[in-house]
Amino acid sequence: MSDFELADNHSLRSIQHSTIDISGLVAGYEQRVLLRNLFFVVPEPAFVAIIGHNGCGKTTLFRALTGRIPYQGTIRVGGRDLRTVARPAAEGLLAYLPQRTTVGFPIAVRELVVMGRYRHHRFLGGYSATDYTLADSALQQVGAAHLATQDFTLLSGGEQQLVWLAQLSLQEATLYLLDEPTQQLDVYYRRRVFALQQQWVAEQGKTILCITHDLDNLTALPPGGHLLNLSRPTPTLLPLTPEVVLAEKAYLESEESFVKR
Ligand SMILES: Nc1ncnc2c1ncn2[C@@H]1O[C@H](COP(=O)(O)OP(=O)(O)OP(=O)(O)O)[C@@H](O)[C@H]1O
Repeated sequence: MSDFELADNHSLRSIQHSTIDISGLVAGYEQRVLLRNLFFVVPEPAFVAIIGHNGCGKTTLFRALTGRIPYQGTIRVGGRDLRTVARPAAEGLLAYLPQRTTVGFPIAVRELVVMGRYRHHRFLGGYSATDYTLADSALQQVGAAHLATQDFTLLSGGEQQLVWLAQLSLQEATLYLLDEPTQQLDVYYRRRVFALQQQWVAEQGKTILCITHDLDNLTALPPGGHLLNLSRPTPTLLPLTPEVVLAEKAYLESEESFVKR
């Protein structure tokens, strides 16, 4: 069976291909290359923490993955070359939680969360009772069930972040991109959101790339994940163990790493 035939068959594709395969990726902005020949493969569903100094190119990597900036090299998600996919989110390849997202009109939290089911939404039809049950359960999972009927625009930054996470969890995608998901959260919710991501990987087979500066919480995660430090001259995928996190933290704190930027 050819790759093309596999690409047309979702179930075969998810069994046979790496979740993400990046090869020779070069990306950045005019006059400034931030990602220089990046290679990494995540063969099976996993949690990948992406770390590095401010401005080293972490969000830029997500911009390349979501087709927002041009790049050289190849990015495959679920075996499909992203250049050949016009709408990766609509086709269930990517789900993306940016660093900042605003909503300019009043909307009940539950109505915003249920939109995570948009790929199952019937044209001109409303969301079903099942969709709303899933939305309620997603809110419950992130610890935000009590916010369901409130106006999203009146919530605190941290509460809004929990709501976005609930919405994201309803999107059935091959790859999830989370840009600093714990940024505005208190210590309790930060730990909880990392635990939740581990649960998504272990129980739902999601693959997550998570940009974070929250290295303390990374040391407490169970084995099986990966770490990518984009401040290294040649970033490679490392096993996410407490020892590796501490070594990479020491590197990021060093003058040596700073002058190499
Ligand atoms: N549109 C743009 N044009 C030119 N330079 C840009 C553009 N967007 C971002 N940059 C620059 O690229 C660099 C990398 O930005 P990026 O957002 O990828 O950093 P980051 O690693 O995610 O940082 P942080 O941890 O602070 O979020 C920054 O110095 C930024 O100023």
